[in-house]
Amino acid sequence: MSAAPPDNDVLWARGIVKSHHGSPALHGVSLGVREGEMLAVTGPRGSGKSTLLGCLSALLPVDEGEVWFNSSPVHTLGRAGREKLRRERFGFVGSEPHLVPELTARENVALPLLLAGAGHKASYTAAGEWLDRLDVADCARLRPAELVQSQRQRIAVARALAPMPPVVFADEPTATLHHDAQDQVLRILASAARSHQLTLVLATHDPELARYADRTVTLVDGRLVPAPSAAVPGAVAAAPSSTAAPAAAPAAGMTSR
Ligand SMILES: Nc1ncnc2c1ncn2[C@@H]1O[C@H](COP(=O)(O)OP(=O)(O)OP(=O)(O)O)[C@@H](O)[C@H]1O
Repeated sequence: MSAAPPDNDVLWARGIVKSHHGSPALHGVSLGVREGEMLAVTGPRGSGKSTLLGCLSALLPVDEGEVWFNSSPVHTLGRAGREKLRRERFGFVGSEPHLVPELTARENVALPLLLAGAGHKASYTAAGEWLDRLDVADCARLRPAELVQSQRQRIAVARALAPMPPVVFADEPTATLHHDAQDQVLRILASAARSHQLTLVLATHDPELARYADRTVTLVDGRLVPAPSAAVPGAVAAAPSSTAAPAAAPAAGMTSR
């Protein structure tokens, strides 16, 4: 019935429909995300960004449509399959850091590595390196309550990136930070993802923050809409050649490229 997703799309979705308790949130969203790409999903509050990230990241089952990860279907997985996929292949950064309060920053970052079966020394070494990359190495021995919010959020970013998941989903990762810290955290998140060839899907209601992405798609009322004709000023990275075309409004059943 459906065509297979393109080989070079790490994530691919077609015609996602999703409601929350009968209230529609997505009305047939189709898009693809290339390996190593940083895609920003923008749109006003309530437009469906979190729901779309939830469907792409296997947190939420879709009501209709298809989601594929690395050419394997996600939409046919049951709860246990989706949880395993999330645990083993995806990283997450939300607007709140949700660190374990009893653990130090370094222990928080090492935790997912230890849970995945990595050795103690390797986990702590990697955690220290990620704290360094995120510019919070001096917080390594401190607990979350001893840190300010932007430090905690950078530690949450380090924790998400340390296991080097193929795809990282970041849902309003800077929402609780002041303007300067927002910029700094997103810049670090983007450059760390780029330098490690991680695919990053970022939801933000702030088009200014989307400038860090290679490509932006915009949701309005649960539908993707055409990209504005003018380029976002201050773009810091060119789109990869394969995704250089601006995101167009997908017709039903078409990808957004
Ligand atoms: N758990 C839920 N129960 C009921 N309705 C929900 C739920 N989650 C989201 N919605 C509704 O679905 C629609 C899309 O919400 P969603 O959170 O995906 O949008 P968003 O663009 O991420 O918004 P925000 O920026 O405010 O987080 C909204 O109308 C929202 O009220």
